[in-house]
Amino acid sequence: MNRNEFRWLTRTIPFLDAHIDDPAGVLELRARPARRLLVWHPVAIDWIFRSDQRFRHAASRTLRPLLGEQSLLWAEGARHAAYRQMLGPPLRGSRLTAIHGIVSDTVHGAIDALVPPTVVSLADWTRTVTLRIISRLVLGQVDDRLLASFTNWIHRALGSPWRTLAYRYLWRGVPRSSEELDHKLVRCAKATANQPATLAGLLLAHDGLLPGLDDSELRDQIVSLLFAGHETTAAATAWTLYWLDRNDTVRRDVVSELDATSADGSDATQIPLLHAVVQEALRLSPPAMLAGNRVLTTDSELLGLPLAAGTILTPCIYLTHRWPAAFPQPHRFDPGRFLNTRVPPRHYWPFGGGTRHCLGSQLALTEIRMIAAAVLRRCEIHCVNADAGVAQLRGHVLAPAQRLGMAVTVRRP
Ligand code: HEM
Repeated sequence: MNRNEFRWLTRTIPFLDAHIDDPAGVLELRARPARRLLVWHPVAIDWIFRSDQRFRHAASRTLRPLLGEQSLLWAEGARHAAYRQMLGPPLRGSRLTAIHGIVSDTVHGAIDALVPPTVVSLADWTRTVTLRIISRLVLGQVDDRLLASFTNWIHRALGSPWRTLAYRYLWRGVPRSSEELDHKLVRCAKATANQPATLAGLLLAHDGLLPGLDDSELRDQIVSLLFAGHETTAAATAWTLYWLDRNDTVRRDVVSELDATSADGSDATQIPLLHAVVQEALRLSPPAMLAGNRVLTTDSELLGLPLAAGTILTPCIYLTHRWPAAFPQPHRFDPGRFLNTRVPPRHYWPFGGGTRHCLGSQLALTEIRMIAAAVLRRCEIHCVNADAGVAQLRGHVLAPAQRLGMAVTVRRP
């Protein structure tokens, strides 16, 4: 392991911050056994996503044992295309409207349970809400105890960066889910076989698009959807509330915007400032710091650098979002960057790109706005421990640390 790789693994965020002003935008993390480059130069990132058909999409070493060998996150070819063809349409456009009721019921139920004065962990609270939402979309009604087992397992695997490293390098990889949990998830999925409105129901009614889909592959997709569909969205929602707490003038302007309308946040055009706040939070604190690894299948050249087949390219969203020429004073929280202006092309990729572009991006944006709007309307909140260095990595997800508290002093009906 070379010095870069060691610092990358042990001090990831300071290591990245030290490279913000590096104009090369490419850095070798490892030379052997396979060369691995971290890439954030906007031209290079744009090239990677545009040429996505030419890459293999390698599984993350941390996530593979969790999500399973057959996860759609690293499926390739026709199988991958079939998953996207089935799961994409219900998660975008006008079909998302059917989901607004689920988001609204879930977030208002969670707010009703906050009895002031109280302090909850902001990150845990948003994880609970977003897991409930995605589990209803994937599986229909799900028992809270099943969700608690799922959460406990993910927390054991990813809740402490040092423990996750120890699992990866000293033990046999992060722990898989128990057979009992897998069995219950698959049973729940099969119980929705006649409900094509759920994502599990859609997969089971696959009309021949997924020949040979067995229980083990079904388990991998259910776990992948529950995981990808809540960890990142929870972090983004928590970051949105955190950045508003740190910027009182913006928070007051957002509350005034909400006071002037009865919009629930689902339509971005009705609450442009809140939408810009969410976009800026996703820029400054991108929950997915990295897009998926891309492996070159042929010799190529990138920014004049010759690259052999087999080289792994890891697009670094965190650093691209801090490219100073596109985002002056990149550490500053400034939603004005996204108000009445075009998002700088090539520089803004919170949901990755190319053939692997996030399947749930529209759902996520809708959820974050709706949850933030409901909290800001119904509660007076402030963050506790907000100065104590809040960013933490859970696997690859940049989330606020668990100790960042959300104090709720007032809750309106
Ligand atoms: C703020 C929230 C979210 C963020 C920041 C995010 C980010 C990402 C990123 C960066 C990727 C990899 C793209 C690439 O490698 O180019 C991805 C993939 C994916 N995301 Fe999300 N995501 C979010 C929410 C969701 C939600 C709500 C779902 C719900 C279904 C979801 C499902 C997926 C799936 C299935 C993939 C794999 C797509 C493929 O490989 O074809 N994500 N996401």
